[in-house]
Amino acid sequence: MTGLTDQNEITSVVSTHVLETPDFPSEGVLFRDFTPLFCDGSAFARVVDLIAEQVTAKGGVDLVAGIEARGFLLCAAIGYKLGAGVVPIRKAGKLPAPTVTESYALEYAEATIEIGPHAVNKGDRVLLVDDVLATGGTMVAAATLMRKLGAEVVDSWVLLEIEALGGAKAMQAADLTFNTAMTV
Ligand SMILES: O=P(O)(O)OC[C@H]1O[C@H](OP(=O)(O)OP(=O)(O)O)[C@H](O)[C@@H]1O
Ligand SMILES: Nc1ncnc2[nH]cnc12
Repeated sequence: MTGLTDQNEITSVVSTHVLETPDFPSEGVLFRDFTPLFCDGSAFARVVDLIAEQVTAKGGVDLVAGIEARGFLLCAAIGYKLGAGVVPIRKAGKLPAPTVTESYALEYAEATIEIGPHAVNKGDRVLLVDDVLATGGTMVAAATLMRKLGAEVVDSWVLLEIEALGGAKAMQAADLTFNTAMTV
């Protein structure tokens, strides 16, 4: 991989470790699954290291928040690499009360996410991470949860953006920035 810029290297590794399955979970959806990346130890470590370097170069964060379920894998690894805390944002019904809750629509379903009120502190600088940005509903809902608790969402990272589904516009409308390994 010598000679590639860091961003090109992230794109190259991520784009060669994605599995595409048509008509899952419903007809017309091309489902992108990053199990091949997570299963390849050196590829996964390289992507995590390069993302963490970019986060550090922009000033670092206190916490990395990931969204259930696929966001958890990235969140834990990036948080560990940064020496930051990790916040699991759960799907509805997994946490005891009290919780802070947000509902949203995505490409193929509707969902509700929640966190406990003690997961973040006022003023914490938070990075949001997930595998895919599609409509942006999940990321914006996650940011809303963080903001309700007084945390500052300083940036976000995904492995893949599905441009046609409008996630970038939704992020911009919510005053959120994001980085992606690849856009389709
Ligand atoms: O930008 P959006 O339209 O909100 O879509 C992106 C979300 O969709 C997928 O999660 P999903 O809800 O399928 O859950 P999973 O990770 O548990 O499979 C993906 O992991 C993102 O979280
Ligand atoms: N096409 C897709 N593949 C994987 N995750 C998604 N989340 C929303 N749309 C998706």
